[in-house]
Amino acid sequence: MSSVNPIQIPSRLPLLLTHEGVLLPGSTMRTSVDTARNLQLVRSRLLKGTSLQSTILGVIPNTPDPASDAQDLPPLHRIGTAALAVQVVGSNWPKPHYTLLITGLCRFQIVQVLKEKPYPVAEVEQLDRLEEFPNTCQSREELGELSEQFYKYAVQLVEMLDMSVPAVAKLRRLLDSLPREALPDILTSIIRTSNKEKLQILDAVSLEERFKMTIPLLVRQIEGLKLLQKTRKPKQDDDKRVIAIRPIRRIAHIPSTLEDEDEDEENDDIVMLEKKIRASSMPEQAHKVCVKEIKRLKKMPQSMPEYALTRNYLELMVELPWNKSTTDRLDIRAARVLLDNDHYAMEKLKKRVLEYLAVRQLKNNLKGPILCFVGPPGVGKTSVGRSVAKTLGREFHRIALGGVCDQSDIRGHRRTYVGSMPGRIINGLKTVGVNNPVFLLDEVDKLGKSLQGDPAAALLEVLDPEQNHNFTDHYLNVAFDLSQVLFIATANTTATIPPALLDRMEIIPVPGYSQEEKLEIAHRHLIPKQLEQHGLTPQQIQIPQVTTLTIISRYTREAGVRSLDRKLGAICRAVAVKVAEGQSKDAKLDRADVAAGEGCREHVIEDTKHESVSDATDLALPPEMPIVIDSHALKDILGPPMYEMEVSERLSQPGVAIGLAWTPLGGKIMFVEASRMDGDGQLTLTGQLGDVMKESAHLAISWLRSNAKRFHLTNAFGSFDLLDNTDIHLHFPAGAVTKDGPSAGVTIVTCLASLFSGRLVRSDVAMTGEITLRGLVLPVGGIKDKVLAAHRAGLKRIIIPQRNEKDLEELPSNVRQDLSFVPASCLDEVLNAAFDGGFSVKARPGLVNSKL
Ligand SMILES: Nc1ncnc2c1ncn2[C@@H]1O[C@H](COP(=O)(O)OP(=O)(O)OP(=O)(O)O)[C@@H](O)[C@H]1O
Repeated sequence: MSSVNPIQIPSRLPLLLTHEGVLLPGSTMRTSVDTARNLQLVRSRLLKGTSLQSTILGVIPNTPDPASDAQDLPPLHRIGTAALAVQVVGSNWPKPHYTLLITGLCRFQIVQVLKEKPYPVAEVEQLDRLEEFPNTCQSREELGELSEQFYKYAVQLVEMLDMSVPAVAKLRRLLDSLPREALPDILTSIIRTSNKEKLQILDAVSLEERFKMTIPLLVRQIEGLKLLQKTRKPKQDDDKRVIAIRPIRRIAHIPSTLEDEDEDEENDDIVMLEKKIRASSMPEQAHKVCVKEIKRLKKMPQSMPEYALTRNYLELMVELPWNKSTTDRLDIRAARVLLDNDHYAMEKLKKRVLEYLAVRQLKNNLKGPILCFVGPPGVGKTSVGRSVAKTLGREFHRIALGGVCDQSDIRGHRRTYVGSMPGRIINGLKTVGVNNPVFLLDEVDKLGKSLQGDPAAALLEVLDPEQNHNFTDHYLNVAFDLSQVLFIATANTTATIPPALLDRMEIIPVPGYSQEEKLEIAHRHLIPKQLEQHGLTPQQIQIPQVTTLTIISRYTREAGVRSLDRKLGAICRAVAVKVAEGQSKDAKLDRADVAAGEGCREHVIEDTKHESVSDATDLALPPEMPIVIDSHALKDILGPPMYEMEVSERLSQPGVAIGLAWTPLGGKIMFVEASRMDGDGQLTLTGQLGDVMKESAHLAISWLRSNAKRFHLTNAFGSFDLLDNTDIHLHFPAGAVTKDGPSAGVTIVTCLASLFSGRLVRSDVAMTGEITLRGLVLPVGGIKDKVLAAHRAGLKRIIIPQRNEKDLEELPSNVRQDLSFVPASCLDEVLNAAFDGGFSVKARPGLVNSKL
């Protein structure tokens, strides 16, 4: 060996104590520094020192976990590796620590520990010389047989790997250029070896010993590799490449380790996936994409994040029902029976659905229209959608769109995104497993918009029968045919549905129910359903019709039946407790009977009674069956009634009238209040009114001012100019709710007419209608919901625009019978109907009042 330019390490070295990994000379390692001693060392030597010397450390391996022994210096391994700190990276999370990149230079031996705190420093003796070994024939001779043998094995190992991989080619070059003495250390750190083996190599100070110990490790590696190659198809270049990319992991596969099994399973999975792709009936374009992706997957190391992504993608592609569908069962008569059985009333909706199904029966691959059920909550829109699927014998899937504000929810993310997923449509198809399900797009009116795009726009493509046979989800990136899917949408209002989306759907209004309809729904559907859910039978509980009516009118105020359903649920729960208590008491009695025998029966009953009284007073006796829910029981269970009939109370002063409003939650009655005071002709409007409603108020005042003389309306000073020295305040209660629309026009006129005439509006009358400056009454929408709301509130006379008379046909006959309707074409007719005895010029009893 000729030595050229030997590197000398300092004779005193600060010691870095590591407890995981062994650094060998010639290799590089990343180590985490988080113990107090090591942190001190890094701070005072590496971060403050500026000379090259200060970056040389003595790395002592195999220290017991330093955290467990913070105070005293633990026993140190005798031999360590002098190392150069190449990089220091600091971080404060999760706790302050550094990560060091260190390169091993040579072995050293501790002669004496010089100081222990704040970090240990030792006097050391260098064991290896860091010298350049020229690769000459002479030096090779000197290395002897051992080094030659080692070299051969090393070359054999490297050649088993794929040379086209740059890392392997580089290693091959290094084998020739590096000094042979350095090879055992370098190869030991590259191939799969345990820490214990590495420690043995570190301790092997004599070169001969080192070669002897490393050769078996190399041989083991080579054998493992051979075995692996045998189990793989020999001719596949790709496999060789994969082995090359993951040499260390694969080489370590000594026969039948757990990891090996995992790997084989993985390979089996890929083969299965490939088979599935071949067997699947996906369109050609999708098939091509899958074949391309599976080829990529085979070449990919499993540790790559993309591996899992590609696999998930392929699994989805295989699972999607490209060509799988159910056969439609189209029997209109059966459909009618099923719809009638599942839903009471809703005649218009059921009629339209049956028409739709009938057309489907005649023309099998009907394109569109998309039905959209619009109505207040709890009127059965979703459940009709479910029934449609049942009648057709199709799978049903509900997609809740409320609050969705990201278009990728509909269309999926591109696969380049971290955590990318397909959209809800494709996900739904995967869930149902057929390509012709019924998809219920619930709450389309509550789609949001955000920086992540407009989901309503993404829905346009889905719902357009002309385009949806080619729907492309971003995640799939190939077209999927949605034309067989039957889409039904539901919404509470059309106002917030974007016009383009609205245009693609056929709107079917679903109005709220009358009290009688609710009563029928409760007894035919809700009560039996609740009894079943609570494990009760009609022999155990009885809810009379009067009780249901009380719940409808005094415990709920809604257009649908959801709240009613909840209240019935509460009653069933309360009864279930009683029944269960009764049963357990019966059981107790029975057990006691058996134990004590017939002879002492009375005695036992005495005892049991005594016990139950002391346990809880209401456990006294099992309740008598059936438990009938009368008004007392109702009050006990649901508490005092929530809604009172307040109408007549609120109409006890002039200047109040009842209007009818339509909201997405159904119809509502609305009190309009007016008052006047001294002022300079100001009109104040409160109650969160929209522009249209404010304009209606101005119209109403103008019409009354221009007709004041005709009706003898005067202000507080007796003047026919109603705003002379007078301010008017109009308020629409439920002030927190925004209100708009022209239909309150007639109510405002009536309310002001009452204020200026000093007469009370009839307490049983409600009205709706738009007004013009000339005093005409124009038609408005939502008549059915409004009338039902008035009926719920117990009103008797409804003033509606004459041109809305035709809408009354939609009302249930009992509601029509209960109410009297006054169709009005002008404001005179409205006022005549709203006040007792009419509101003509002659009717002037209130004038006296108003003049006072
Ligand atoms: N006409 C009816 N006949 C029988 N049950 C009904 C009827 N209307 C509603 N229901 C019942 O009322 C409950 C609520 O209905 P559903 O969930 O379909 O309401 P919805 O109109 O879709 O409400 P939302 O707009 O809040 O989604 C269901 O249990 C349903 O079975």
